[in-house]
Amino acid sequence: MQPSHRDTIAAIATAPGAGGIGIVRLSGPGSRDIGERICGRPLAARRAHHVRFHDADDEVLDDGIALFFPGPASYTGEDVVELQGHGGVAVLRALLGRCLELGARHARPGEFSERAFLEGRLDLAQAEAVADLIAAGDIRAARAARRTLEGDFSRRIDAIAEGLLAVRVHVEAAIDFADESLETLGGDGLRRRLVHLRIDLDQLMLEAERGRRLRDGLHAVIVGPPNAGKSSLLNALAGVDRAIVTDVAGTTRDLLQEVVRVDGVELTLVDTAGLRDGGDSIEREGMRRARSELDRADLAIIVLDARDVTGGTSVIADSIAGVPARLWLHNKIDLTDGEAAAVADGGTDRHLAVSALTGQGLEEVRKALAALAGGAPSSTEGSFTARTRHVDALRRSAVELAQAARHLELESLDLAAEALRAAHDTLGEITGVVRADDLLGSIFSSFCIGK
Ligand SMILES: Nc1nc2c(ncn2[C@@H]2O[C@H](COP(=O)(O)OP(=O)(O)OP(=O)(O)O)[C@@H](O)[C@H]2O)c(=O)[nH]1
Ligand SMILES: [K+]
Ligand SMILES: [Mg+2]
Repeated sequence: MQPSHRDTIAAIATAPGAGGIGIVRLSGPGSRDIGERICGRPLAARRAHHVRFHDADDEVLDDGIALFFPGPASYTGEDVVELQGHGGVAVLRALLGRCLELGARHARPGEFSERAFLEGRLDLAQAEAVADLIAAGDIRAARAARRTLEGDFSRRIDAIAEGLLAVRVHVEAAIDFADESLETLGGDGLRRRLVHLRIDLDQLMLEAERGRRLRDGLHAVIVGPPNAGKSSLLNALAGVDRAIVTDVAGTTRDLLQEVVRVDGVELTLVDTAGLRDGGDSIEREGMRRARSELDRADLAIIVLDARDVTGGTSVIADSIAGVPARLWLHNKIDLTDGEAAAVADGGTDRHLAVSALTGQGLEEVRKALAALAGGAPSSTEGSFTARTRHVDALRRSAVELAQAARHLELESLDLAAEALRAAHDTLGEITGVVRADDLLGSIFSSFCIGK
């Protein structure tokens, strides 16, 4: 990329509003000169200077600390200056205004991190982790974003990309010896390496998916037959009377969303219209919305009346088939003489007995939700955050890899080489080795100003 970013940018780097300290940050070739003119003295590298900040008429705007980080060993890789003054809006605006008068340009959102990426200080997944760290809603998500920022995720991508490159080189070389059989050219070893790459990729995809849930929170949809107690459950978990509860079947028609925190993990709960055959046109629209909400669910929480478990299951079976995980709640156990239906847990399905009315069993539900949202605290040890974009790229790469294996089986080396190149490029999208400029724009524009 052309160094079109060779101008000097400036922005208020602290959150807007009043605060003890506020920081104006500069990056680019003019940073040092602008900083020194505002401070009225030379700035030594990586030293804290207590200075007065001056305006154009040499009036004192504020006093504070000035820091100069020469490139390339700075956040952006360019010369960076930080002016730390008092955290008032007027003072910081005046300080920023003075930087602009002296030749800096106002930074776009995320432009400091974008420069860090363009200067090779961070790869794309790491740069995204900066924003994820800032936005993290709980300490587990923050720690996981930190690991991505430190390169834990990128290193795993790079290792697979390296393995892929070696296989590509091998296949491309074999193409040049078209008259020999693939076996004599080490075809067996090639296939084995491909199998190993597939295993590594699948494992990374699982972890990235977990990392995505840590970042985005779990999207859980509450479904079940009418009157099973879905809205009562939402209210009980949210701790507020959010949804209307009545004994009339078909009370809930529209989707109702509530973000709740269980054990420090954030998850989105969506209450839906009860699923049954028939119903009026409004209720049927509600059921359609419930079903389409399930398409993007990480978890289905199926609420059944414990007194009639089988009766309620048949209408919902189809709708929940594609959801990655299911939590079955046998509700209203207060009406069953403590005789909760005997049901076994298995695989991605869990069964719990509760009463949304009395609160019995709710603690178990909270634990199960926390475990599903981020894994148990111990299982998030070492995990990193990822984004939907990353998971999607891993998935596409795995598809190409499977194609390559098939072509190799049929000894179609050209097609295998093509699929391997695609798999390799797709991985490169994650770290930004391969990139489209509009992708960069959409990633960095979601950052806050000054980062
Ligand atoms: N005894 C008892 N009653 C409950 C329990 N949970 C819900 N109910 C009652 O069951 C009725 C239906 O509850 P809702 O929460 O409206 O059920 P819903 O599944 O949202 O119903 P729809 O929105 O109509 O599909 C209400 O009268 C609730 O008070 C429970 O655990 N025990
Ligand atoms: K109801
Ligand atoms: Mg309801």
